[in-house]
Amino acid sequence: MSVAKQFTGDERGRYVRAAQRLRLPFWDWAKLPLETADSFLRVFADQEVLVSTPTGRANITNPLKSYVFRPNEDHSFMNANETARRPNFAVSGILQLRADLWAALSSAQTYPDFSTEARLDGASKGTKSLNPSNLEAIHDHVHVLVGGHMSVVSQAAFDLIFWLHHTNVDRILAIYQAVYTDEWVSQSVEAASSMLYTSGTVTDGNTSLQPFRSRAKSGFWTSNALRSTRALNYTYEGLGEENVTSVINGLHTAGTSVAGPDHEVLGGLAKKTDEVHCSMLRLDDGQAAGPQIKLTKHFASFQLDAGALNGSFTIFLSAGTSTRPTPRSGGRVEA
Ligand SMILES: N[C@@H](CC1=CC(=O)C(=O)C=C1)C(=O)O
Repeated sequence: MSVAKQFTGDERGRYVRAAQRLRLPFWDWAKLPLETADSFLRVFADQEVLVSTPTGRANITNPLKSYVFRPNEDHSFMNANETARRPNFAVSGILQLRADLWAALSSAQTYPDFSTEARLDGASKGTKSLNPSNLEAIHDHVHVLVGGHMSVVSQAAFDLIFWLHHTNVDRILAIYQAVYTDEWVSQSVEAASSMLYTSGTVTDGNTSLQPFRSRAKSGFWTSNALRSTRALNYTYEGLGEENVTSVINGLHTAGTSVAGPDHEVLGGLAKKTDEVHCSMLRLDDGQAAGPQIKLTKHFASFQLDAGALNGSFTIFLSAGTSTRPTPRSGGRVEA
């Protein structure tokens, strides 16, 4: 806002209004980039960007490319003084994310199954069926695909791409909610210990989400208080549509077709609004607008300790001959 107010003439009003409406932008990693086949979007990769400043157009160092650590910040990871990523964001990864996301959104899962991979632990104890198409796992995959600082929990948020990624996760959750209006956080037992709860703690929609304080009496936000993004005064494009399933089918069909030119790769700003209408159709009620697609998915399930290697890892599984190089020891194995 302070920068917006430095503009003069007509531009001042325009930038002040924009600053008032500004919310975090999202990066829709499930859309194929239009501009280049096998790399990060230019907005993340270019060294410099041309921006309007109160004193005219100027090239500045691109803040979305990397974050330069300040002297008092611990940048011992990779011994780098700025954040780094893998050289490109492979199209094969995008296709996988796209298919997984579409499967997760269209498979009519309960909220706990859709939202977290912790339920997979429950499955091992015979309490729940196994469904690997969940948002947390898809989200993890993006962290690993981006690589570098983004693949390490304690470092990830230094890279600004983290915030655009997480806004997209928030948007996907909002899309799920718009379709599955009756589904929500239910009582569950924490599978693993975290900063706040030891494993075995029972949590539900009224559990406080520390450290996120709210002005309400409880002192902290709860899932129930945040059931609608309206509580925080924002929404996403398409969620006010009569039929949000057509939005899903339009954006994330299981096929491999490239998104049309009308699809912005870097999504629009989340809009500020006071009114959102969410009377949506279920994908499975036969009224969905999209084409009927029959999918066969093959799942391989592994049980392992996610913290075993003290960081992210990837398991490559190949049917037939692997086209992947053998992972180096100490290199990437996959998650
Ligand atoms: N599989 C990784 C992915 C990852 C998730 C994150 O949330 C993160 O911040 C960084 C990396 C992990 O859980 O360690």
